[in-house]
Amino acid sequence: VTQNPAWRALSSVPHNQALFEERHLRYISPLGKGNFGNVELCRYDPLGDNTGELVAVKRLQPNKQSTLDDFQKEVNTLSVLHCDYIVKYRGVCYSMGRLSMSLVMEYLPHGSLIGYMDNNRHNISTRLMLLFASQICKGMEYLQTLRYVHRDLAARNILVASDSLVKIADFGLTKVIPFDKEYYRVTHPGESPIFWYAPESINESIFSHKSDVWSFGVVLHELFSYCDINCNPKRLFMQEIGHSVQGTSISMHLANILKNNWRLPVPPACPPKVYSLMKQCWKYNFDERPCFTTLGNQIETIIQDDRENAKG
Ligand SMILES: C=CCCn1cc(-c2nc(Nc3ccc(C4CCNCC4)cc3)nc3[nH]ccc23)cn1
Repeated sequence: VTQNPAWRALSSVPHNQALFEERHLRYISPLGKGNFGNVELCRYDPLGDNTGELVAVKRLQPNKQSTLDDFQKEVNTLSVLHCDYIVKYRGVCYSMGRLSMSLVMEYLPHGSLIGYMDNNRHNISTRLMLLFASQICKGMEYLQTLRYVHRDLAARNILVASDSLVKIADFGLTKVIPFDKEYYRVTHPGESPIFWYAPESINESIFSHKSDVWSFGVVLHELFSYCDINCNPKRLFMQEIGHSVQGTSISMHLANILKNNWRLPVPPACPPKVYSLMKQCWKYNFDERPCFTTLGNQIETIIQDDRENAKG
């Protein structure tokens, strides 16, 4: 019953919705930019004595009406997700009557994976990167059980909760796959993160769990490149395409090199087994790519082998 549109419409009002009063939400500092809005650190302090808890608040970008509907969808999406590897929804805060709203989430102290990898690259082991990869995989496996496709899986949208836990964030582009199809076709591609896109997404705006798997492969590449700005996917693809190419023809050139089987190069010091995982995620035909369950099992096997080798 949970797949039929009527049930979904009914459930569009999030349950256990906590309401945060604007006047108690004290701004502290900026945290980052997401799809449809900026995220800021606030303290929700109803007692006014600084004992309130720190929360991450995503303010809807003002002006464009279309994003209010999209934003409401992002709030509805996050409010039904309950998984250790997905950032926790806390509630919403209405301001200006109900004209504007903000999404209140748990605050993750270490920020995005990109900053974390860049700052800690000298004490991040292969084992830890594999642990992070398996957590992202589990989060994606959970999303798939609810027929959600993330559509923007990238290291910039992974947050670090602790030295041994990462969570998937920013569900601004997430869509539900209709119950009678295995993919979602987007009408307005908007500003797309094409360097994380599967060929069918670039060419036909088709998104599925298997296009999320492609993006997961790119996240693996980012992880094992320590999210180094000098070898991030966009830079590596543009080097191959040629920086002289501009505008809309970038996606055409990108589609061509992928069609000709060019792929992101193996990151320095990346274990061969991990690079072959990436290559599986980047199979041109989506039905040849592994599912997240298979990927998760393969990562666990590599972790196990790594542990045994370490024992010598
Ligand atoms: C998902 C990516 C796009 C949108 N987005 C989400 C967030 C975000 N951030 C944090 N914590 C955080 C903690 C420290 C820092 C610092 C800042 C100063 N420089 C070093 C790093 C940055 C962020 N917790 C969160 N919970 C829910 C969302 C969320 C940020 N951007």
